[in-house]
Amino acid sequence: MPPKKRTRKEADLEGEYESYTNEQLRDALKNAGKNPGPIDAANRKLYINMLIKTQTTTETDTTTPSPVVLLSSPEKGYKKSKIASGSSSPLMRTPLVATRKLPSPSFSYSPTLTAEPKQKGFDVTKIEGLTAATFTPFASDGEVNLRVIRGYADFLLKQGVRSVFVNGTTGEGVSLTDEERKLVAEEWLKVAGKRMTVIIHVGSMSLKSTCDLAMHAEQNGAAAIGAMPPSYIKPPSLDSLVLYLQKVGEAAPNTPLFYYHIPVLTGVKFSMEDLLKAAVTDIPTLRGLKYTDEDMMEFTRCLACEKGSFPIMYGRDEQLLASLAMGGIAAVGSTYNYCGLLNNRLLKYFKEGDLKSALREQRRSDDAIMILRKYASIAGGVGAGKAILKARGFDVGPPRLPLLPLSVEDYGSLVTDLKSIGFFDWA
Ligand SMILES: CC(=O)N[C@H](C=O)[C@@H](O)[C@H](O)[C@H](O)CO
Ligand SMILES: CC(=O)C(=O)O
Repeated sequence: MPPKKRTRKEADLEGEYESYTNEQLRDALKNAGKNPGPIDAANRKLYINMLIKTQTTTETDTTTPSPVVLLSSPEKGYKKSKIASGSSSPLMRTPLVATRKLPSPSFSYSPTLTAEPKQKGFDVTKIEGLTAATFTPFASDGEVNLRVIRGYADFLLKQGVRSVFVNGTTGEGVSLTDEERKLVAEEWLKVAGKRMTVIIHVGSMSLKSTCDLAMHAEQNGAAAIGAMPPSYIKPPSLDSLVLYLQKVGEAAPNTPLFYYHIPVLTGVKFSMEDLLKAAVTDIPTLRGLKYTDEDMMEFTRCLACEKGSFPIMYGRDEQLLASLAMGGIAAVGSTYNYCGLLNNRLLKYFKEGDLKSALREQRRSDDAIMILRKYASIAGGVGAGKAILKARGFDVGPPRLPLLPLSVEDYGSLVTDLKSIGFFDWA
């Protein structure tokens, strides 16, 4: 569909709001019943759009008493609202909460900002380069081993990796208790706070836990939060996912939220472009995606969405180079824990236009990923990844059940396999 042209009224409003200071914009949004976070140059446009929509929607509501919001269908994904009264002209998408009295949880959050924001000044809207999806260290008794994290941060920094995604898939986030997740998050923020960008993953099976973790991440000054959707009782429609993320955002109104798209694991697959469009009006804190899928067309459309307002972090280390060719500048993954130098060279070669060298590094990375996959069939991807990290020089201990550590013999043959591809020379 071609981009919808602004109506005269919308254009006038846009002109007016553009002259507002960030403070005035915030006040206007509050008067319109919104709950905006801090407004800055990077998100001004999103908030101006939101304000325009509050104005234009109210007007439509009075002339059209019963706007119909169609639910998304699994095949088509998100659909724009249409005016019910016979007119076929599409209505600007109406904010979900204003029109749809869907049941929402009765508990409400009123976060109080207490701690000094450790990550003040880290702007994830401009995030670039590699983000390591960190492993959670466990001691041999199976308990989380926080003491290792400081050295782990140093190990990543030595590879030129300056950003971490904590408690995600690689971090066995869903295998931890909420209490453990908070401790791990706090430790990363403590040891990496001023040196690295810290994104805390807060997705879980329960909205309430997720909101609690989001609030905790905000109070402890995370640069951003990430959230995968619940994957057992899944959101049945994009609308429901939007409402879910809206609630998560309300629990951490001052912290950018990245939606974690990893359909191969969650089984939740809606159009990410539609999610971003819906976010403009309905999820003010949603500021980007962690995109772990192979659909390069969707990836690049998300990058281009809303004139490039949303950073999209690419999450398939197997084809980092392809993501760069399609416009990506940021990536998040498990192999950047131990192939940071290699992938940083890949990024550098690509920037310099040396595609041949960039491809050589990608193929090396993929040789390592083939070994990761081989041992994943024994220990799970995270168990195998922890073993490769150990071979590379940093031991974070075993994974937690149901994942298994490699046996001594298997670990030995892993090291032999890594030697055979030259891993220790180039990783
Ligand atoms: C399932 C999983 O853990 N995916 C990771 C990120 O989302 C990736 O970083 C992979 O580990 C990596 O691409 C290797 O397959
Ligand atoms: C790999 C990744 O991005 C995650 O573990 O969440």
